[in-house]
Amino acid sequence: MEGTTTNVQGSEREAVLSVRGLTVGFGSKVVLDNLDLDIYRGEILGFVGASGAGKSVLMRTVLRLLPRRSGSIQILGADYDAVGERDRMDLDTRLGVLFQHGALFSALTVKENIQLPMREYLDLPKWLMDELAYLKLDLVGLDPDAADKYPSELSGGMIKRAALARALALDPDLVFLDEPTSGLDPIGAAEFDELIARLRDTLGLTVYMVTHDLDSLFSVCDRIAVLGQKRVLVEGSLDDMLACDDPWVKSYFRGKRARSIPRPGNPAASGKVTD
Ligand SMILES: Nc1ncnc2c1ncn2[C@@H]1O[C@H](COP(=O)(O)OP(=O)(O)OP(=O)(O)O)[C@@H](O)[C@H]1O
Repeated sequence: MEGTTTNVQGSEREAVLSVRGLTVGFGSKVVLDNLDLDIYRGEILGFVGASGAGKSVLMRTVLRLLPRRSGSIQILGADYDAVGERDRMDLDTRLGVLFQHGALFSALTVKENIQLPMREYLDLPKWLMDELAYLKLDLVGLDPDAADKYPSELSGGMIKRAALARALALDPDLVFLDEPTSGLDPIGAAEFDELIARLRDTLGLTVYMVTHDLDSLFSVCDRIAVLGQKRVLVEGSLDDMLACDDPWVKSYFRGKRARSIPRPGNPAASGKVTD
């Protein structure tokens, strides 16, 4: 199963996720209305939008945790609704998810948390699952002695890394991260961003990242999509965001906070922030 290719700025890119005409609602409330979205292989897509705009609903619908009223969702070239049970299982193993707040099982050690997807989808001997768990810990920058700790014994940053290790347990192609840097201090958040960028570069990972973190958007995201008015309002580069005249996009990307973040071409990088 491979994704469809699309011509983006003169180059062919493979869409690993294509959402078309997606409508999702609860009772009389429509949250997403005729929404389209693409994510291309090997990119980090930063997904932003006002609180309550529907970012989590979209992510959960794509992951089939919520039903949709209409629309199609193609993941890694396959229409999930149309594939058989075996391909469905195969698709599931190629997706990794890091839910907001880590969502590790508190009664399980870090190693057991990482091994959960392996137990669900693979039939591996214990020694191999242990070896794989230590490899994943190393991949996310955790020491081997974290393996036997319980989530309550970890710092916030370690929990995020452990949850990421679990999301990577089955070597996925596409990883969904729901506000991965929320709750981390700026240094911890920057280190986590660097880790995500390194995984994109070394593993060729495609990343769908819901975030409120402007630093993440500016430093690691290859493309940004903004959710508003129940659809993707604008998507593209940071320059595309800066050129957008939508009031929410304007205040988000051109507000005082955004102007204070150092990035290429930003005069505020010199520390001159005026309002
Ligand atoms: N299971 C549900 N039943 C009814 N309404 C829901 C349900 N899940 C979400 N909603 C509603 O859908 C809307 C979008 O919620 P969602 O959690 O996706 O927002 P969000 O963009 O992720 O917000 P935030 O940035 O604050 O996390 C909200 O009005 C929320 O109340």
